[in-house]
Amino acid sequence: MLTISLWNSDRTVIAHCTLDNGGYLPPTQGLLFKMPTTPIRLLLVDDEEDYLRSCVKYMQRKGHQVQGAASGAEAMSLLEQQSFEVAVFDMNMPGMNGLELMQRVREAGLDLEVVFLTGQGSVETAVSAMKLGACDYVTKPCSLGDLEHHCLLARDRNQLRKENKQLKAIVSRSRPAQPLIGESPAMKEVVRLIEKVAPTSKPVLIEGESGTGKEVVARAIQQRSALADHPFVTINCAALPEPLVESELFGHLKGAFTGATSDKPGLFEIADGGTLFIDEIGELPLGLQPKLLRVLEDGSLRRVGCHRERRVKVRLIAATNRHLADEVQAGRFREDLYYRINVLSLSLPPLRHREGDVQRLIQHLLPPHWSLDANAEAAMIQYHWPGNVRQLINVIERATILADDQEITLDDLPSEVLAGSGQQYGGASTPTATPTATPADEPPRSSLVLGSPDVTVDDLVKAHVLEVLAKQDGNKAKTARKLGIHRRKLYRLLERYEQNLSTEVV
Ligand SMILES: Nc1ncnc2c1ncn2[C@@H]1O[C@H](COP(=O)(O)OP(=O)(O)OP(=O)(O)O)[C@@H](O)[C@H]1O
Repeated sequence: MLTISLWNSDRTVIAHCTLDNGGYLPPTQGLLFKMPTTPIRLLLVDDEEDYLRSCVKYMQRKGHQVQGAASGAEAMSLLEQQSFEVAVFDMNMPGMNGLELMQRVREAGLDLEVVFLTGQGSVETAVSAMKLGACDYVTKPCSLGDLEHHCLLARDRNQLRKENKQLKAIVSRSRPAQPLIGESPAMKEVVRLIEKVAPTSKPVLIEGESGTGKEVVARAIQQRSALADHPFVTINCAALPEPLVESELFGHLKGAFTGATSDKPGLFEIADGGTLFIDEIGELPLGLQPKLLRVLEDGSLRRVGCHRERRVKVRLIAATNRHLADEVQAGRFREDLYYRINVLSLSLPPLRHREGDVQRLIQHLLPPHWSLDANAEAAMIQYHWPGNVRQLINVIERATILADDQEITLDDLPSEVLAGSGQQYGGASTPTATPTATPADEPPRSSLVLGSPDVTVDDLVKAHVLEVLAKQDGNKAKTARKLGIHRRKLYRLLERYEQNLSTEVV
């Protein structure tokens, strides 16, 4: 039998082809190359050197990434430095035998599957190994093909365990994906860029003020990428105390610091094979930036307190509401990291620059059968929304709690929106609105000059309500009817004015 393999420069097999008839290729027959299964990161441990050498050679020919160790001590030193998916331990070795080695692996909390090689009639020792956490055993002598089959099963199990861990972590941190609402020219440009950057696996940097939807855009990129079915994991650097950021991103070993009661994988490991979204990357401590650079450059990382290097493949999407170029200038952000994460960049416009999108978002956010009266809508359109979409969501939520009859009016909007909108209540052209009468218990009110920057819409509403109340001789039912609002709303307004009065007096 003759096997012909095509090798990659990193010594992995791209494809192989086997000729059963002693290597003779009839002139009419072509070579049929088969692609190997995904390579296993494999460690073989056996003190019988000839057997170990032939196993390593065979597995390499099959395209796996193999390391061999002739003793338990050599195996432990490899396990501390590199990450493997599967290890094969010979049971009988001088010095540290297979069971002792398994015990050490367990104590070190290594995340790999172990297959045992046992001699004939030593099933009991195999059972002890399984009790210690080994996943399978193979009785010697066995064919190398058979050993590879057991290793492939073990690798599948390792991947399932890893996926299970990832899913648990993702489910516990996930938020449902949000549609990206907006048809303004500025948002159409954003959508065009999302479509462009999504299919590559390059890092993306999203810049924009707080609340503009950077996370929504990051998810939209992931959903349109080849990694849509893989993990999407998020972390906000600003939301975590500085010492925790490292352990969240890179994981830690039990005992690495006070409070590290068990081994914990970092978010890079959880996102392995998928996308990691780092929000507020500008807040990443300077001391951690080289570690992030390293994982972006070659996929390698070490958990806090651990010497062993692990490998991950993660697409990074980062977001910032700071101007990162300025942070680089100020020496707060490493230039090399900035260029690494800024391969593709996307700038999200603030809501005030998205023509027509406030109305679209309002329509999207209003609960079914709710409406917004014209004055309230005008105020919301004119407002400059410093907190962007997040603030708009909060204002609508608050208004739906305060409003009556499923209609949001000016009364239900917070004073900053009324003040900042510059809305002129009632649209009167008279320059002043001077209340003609006040209820007996009200202190005299000053005249309000329409258009004056000192007068808020709230002030005008208050003056008008109190004036109508006075004209109706304090009769609240009549006043509510005249004002065209529900009586409960009038009570709430009056309560609010009273509160304002008492705080003003204090
Ligand atoms: N275009 C949009 N369409 C629908 N919802 C949006 C849109 N943009 C933002 N949102 C919503 O606004 C809220 C804030 O969005 P997000 O968290 O993505 O903002 P951000 O820019 O990442 O904010 P921060 O910088 O504070 O982290 C979320 O509830 C999000 O669903």
